[in-house]
Amino acid sequence: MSIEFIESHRCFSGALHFCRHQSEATGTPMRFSAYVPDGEGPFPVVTFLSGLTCTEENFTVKAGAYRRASALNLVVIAPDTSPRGEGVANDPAYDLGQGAGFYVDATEAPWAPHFRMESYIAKDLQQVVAENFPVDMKRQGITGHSMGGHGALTLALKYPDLFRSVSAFAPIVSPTRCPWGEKAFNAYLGADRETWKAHDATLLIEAGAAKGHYETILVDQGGADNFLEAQLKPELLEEACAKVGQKLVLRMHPGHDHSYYFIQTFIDDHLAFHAATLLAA
Ligand SMILES: N[C@@H](CCC(=O)N[C@@H](CSC=O)C(=O)NCC(=O)O)C(=O)O
Repeated sequence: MSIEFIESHRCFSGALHFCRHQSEATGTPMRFSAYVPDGEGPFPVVTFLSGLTCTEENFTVKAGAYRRASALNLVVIAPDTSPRGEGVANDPAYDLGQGAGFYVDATEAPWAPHFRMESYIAKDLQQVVAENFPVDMKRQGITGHSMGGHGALTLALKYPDLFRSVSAFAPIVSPTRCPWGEKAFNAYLGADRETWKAHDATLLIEAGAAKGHYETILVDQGGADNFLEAQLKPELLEEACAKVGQKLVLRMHPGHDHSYYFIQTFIDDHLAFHAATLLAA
């Protein structure tokens, strides 16, 4: 799969690349950023899935992840959150359409032709990263924020053959039970709520997905997050994990909001958490 390097920047002991490639899954060009430490590798990979309104740039410039990624010898990939372009469906609202792909493969018009973010992350991005960077694809972790936290949890649960570690920042833990998720799933997957269940982390855990595969799931959540009660509901994840004996470390941080200031406060812990699993024999 061919790739275009749009920009590259020296960063700590490594380089940050902004890349574009054609995706079979979305039928569009897709962008992502890749932080690559110096050296031959092969390095473990941590993928960060961003939230509503984000591109591949928000995490890259705001999270402050690369000093620790360099020290831990981790490649860090941050993809865009949806297909984009003039021929791609969109919606004026910030929580639907371009910038709001929700990491599912849409089945409904007008979204189905391009909004295939689950296949993009689980197939095309895998291939383009494997072919173009010094990576060990058998050592991958996944994390994300808010809508991207939902993406990280659900894709980790659905693709345990790809990922060894999973964490999240302020994730939407049960999109079938919050306004953001209900709106997006209704649009992308249709009105039949049965089809939604395969994309809800709490329901996947309760159904036994990836049971025993992830020793611990790490979740950080700000206590002063505006979206906590209505959209994020970490207590539902706690209940689901307790039901099936999945170890969850849910850290509540009083005073922290939903912003990238929260993410940059705890990103080092998440990278260390992933490295501990990915660098183990
Ligand atoms: N109304 C806001 C909502 C957008 C927002 O807060 N986006 C978050 C993710 S929310 C869940 O997925 C975000 O990461 N924003 C980008 C950033 O750089 O902070 C709005 O329209 O801005």
